[in-house]
This record gives sequence, C-alpha cells and structure tokens, in this order.
Amino acid sequence: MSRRNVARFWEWGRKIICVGRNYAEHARELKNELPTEPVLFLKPPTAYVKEGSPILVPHYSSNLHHEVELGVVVGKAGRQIPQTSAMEHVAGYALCLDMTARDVQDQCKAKGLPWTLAKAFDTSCPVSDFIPKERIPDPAGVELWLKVNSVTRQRGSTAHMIFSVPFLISYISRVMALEEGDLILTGTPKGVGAVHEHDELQAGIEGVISMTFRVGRQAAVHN
Ligand SMILES: O=C(O)/C=C/C(=O)CC(=O)C(=O)O
Ligand SMILES: [Mg+2]
Repeated sequence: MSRRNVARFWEWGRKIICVGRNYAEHARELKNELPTEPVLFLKPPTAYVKEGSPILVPHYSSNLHHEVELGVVVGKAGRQIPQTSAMEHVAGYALCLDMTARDVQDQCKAKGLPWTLAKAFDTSCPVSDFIPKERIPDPAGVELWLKVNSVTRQRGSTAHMIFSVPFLISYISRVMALEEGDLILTGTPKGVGAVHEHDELQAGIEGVISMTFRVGRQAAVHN
C-alpha cells in the first residue's frame, strides 16, 4: 500500500469506472435488453461530492435521477486480473450514487452518442466514507436502499447483480489497468427516479453505513 491513504480515495484523482444495466429489474424498468457483457462508462474525479456539499442538477437537465450503487475501492493495481484473485485487489467499499441526467442520456442514446453529459458532470458521484473490506465479507450479500424526502425509492440486494464483483474486476482489468484508488460503481437496482432542487436524499448499506445529501442546481450559463 502506498504512503497515501486509500481510505480517502476521492482525493486521489483516479478513475471512476461505472457498470450499467447490472440488475435485470433495472434494465427492464428502462426498457433495455439484458446485457451479455458488462456495459462500462467513466466519470472524472471532479464528479466526487461528499456529505455536507450539495448534489447539483446540471444547468442543461430537467430530469436528474438517483441511482444507489455499491462502490468497490481498488487497493492493488493490476492488468488482466483472473477472477480467482480479483478480491485481492479490493481495499474496501463505498456507498455511491450514480447521478444521471436521464433526459440528456435519452437524447444521447437516440443520437448514438456517449453518455458523458448525462453521467460525468460535477457532483454526479456522491460517495460515503471508505468502508474497510472486513466490514463487507461478501459483496454479493449487501442490501442497498435510497430514500427521497424520507420516502423509500430503491431497495435491492447485490445478490441480484448479473455480473459479480470478481467478474467485473477481471473484465475491467482486461480493458484498462486498474490502479490503487480507482473506484468501481457496480450498477443500480430498480426504482430509479427524479430528484429536484431542495430534495433530501438518504442512502444506505443496511447495517453498515448511511449518508445524506441535499440537491441544489448549477447556475445557468450566460455567454
Ligand atoms: O440504458 C439506459 O437507459 C440507462 C442505463 C444506465 O443508466 C445504467 C446505469 O448506470 C446502471 O444500471 O446503474
Ligand atoms: Mg448506474
């Protein structure tokens, strides 16, 4: 482990690799076919936001969605990692939100364009504090939940992931090198929906951690 503290992974400026459509019921609720391979996209480190700062609706969106996800924090670099040793590369976990400008994503999909505007804007990746690996003995046995203004919107178990955490680590490391401090977002269960300015989001991993965020709005841009 390096002298930098991976428990503050969001300060490292490393990759945020996101997996999409990894839960069948979520793929179906957005009318997508089930993937035969993981769907990957990236967020920049400027997407991170921590409790105490607001999630900002991008100035070009009027339909920002919440997606609660289990994040995997990489603790050991690697390329072409076999599934059998994939968990040796995990330092720990984080509770994450993959905030998504759904209206913009729908436009990108219709035009066959990448999802960058919809997924990679500043504050699109709210994260909890670091959760040491020992606190989650099995990443396939985690219950995720999310409430908006105290009303439950999402509740789902990571047991229902299509592609497991070891499979995802192995698959991603055959596309790009994994580095210490990288974060992998593993996809969202069903129940995604809109949030608006002034809403309060609470999310949790049952029995492990919870976090609260307020929603604000980016100032409109005038050229
Ligand atoms: O294909 C779509 O319409 C939307 C897909 C996503 O936003 C994928 C995810 O980010 C996810 O499943 O967590
Ligand atoms: Mg997602």
